[in-house]
Amino acid sequence: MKIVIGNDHSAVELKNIIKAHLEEKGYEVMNVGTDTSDSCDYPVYGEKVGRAVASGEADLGIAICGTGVGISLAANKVKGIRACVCSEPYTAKLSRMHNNSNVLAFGARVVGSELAKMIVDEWLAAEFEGGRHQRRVDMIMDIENR
Ligand SMILES: O=C[C@H](O)[C@H](O)[C@H](O)COP(=O)(O)O
Repeated sequence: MKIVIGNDHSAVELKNIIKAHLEEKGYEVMNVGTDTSDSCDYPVYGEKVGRAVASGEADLGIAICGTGVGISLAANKVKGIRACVCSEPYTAKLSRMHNNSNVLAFGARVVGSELAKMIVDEWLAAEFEGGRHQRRVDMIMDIENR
């Protein structure tokens, strides 16, 4: 499975920790984030993550900024993207099981690296349940066509 990861200047260190964590687990990781602490603009990286997932170049995406909010808002502007900010593992897991999230976002200024790893692990281990949740996800995606 290929995972795209993107970040702004606030999250370079956490991005590298998560990237190494994923590679240790055997995932292929595509880095589209900044690699310097020079101030930059998170919409650029949220869009890059979103486009990589929406095009199928990556299976899933991870987006990290200071809070996870700005970069997730940008990713969600790409058609087909369901990005969610998760600061703990339960929400991350349910965002896959019920909402079929395809981009996980969190904040480097909010969560520590060990919690971030747990969030990522729970998210990746969870599977979409379909059924009544499929109907609701379809309703969300229909909004993009109106
Ligand atoms: O939602 C936005 C993110 O948290 C950004 O990482 C944050 O706004 C960047 O702030 P600053 O430019 O003060 O580092």
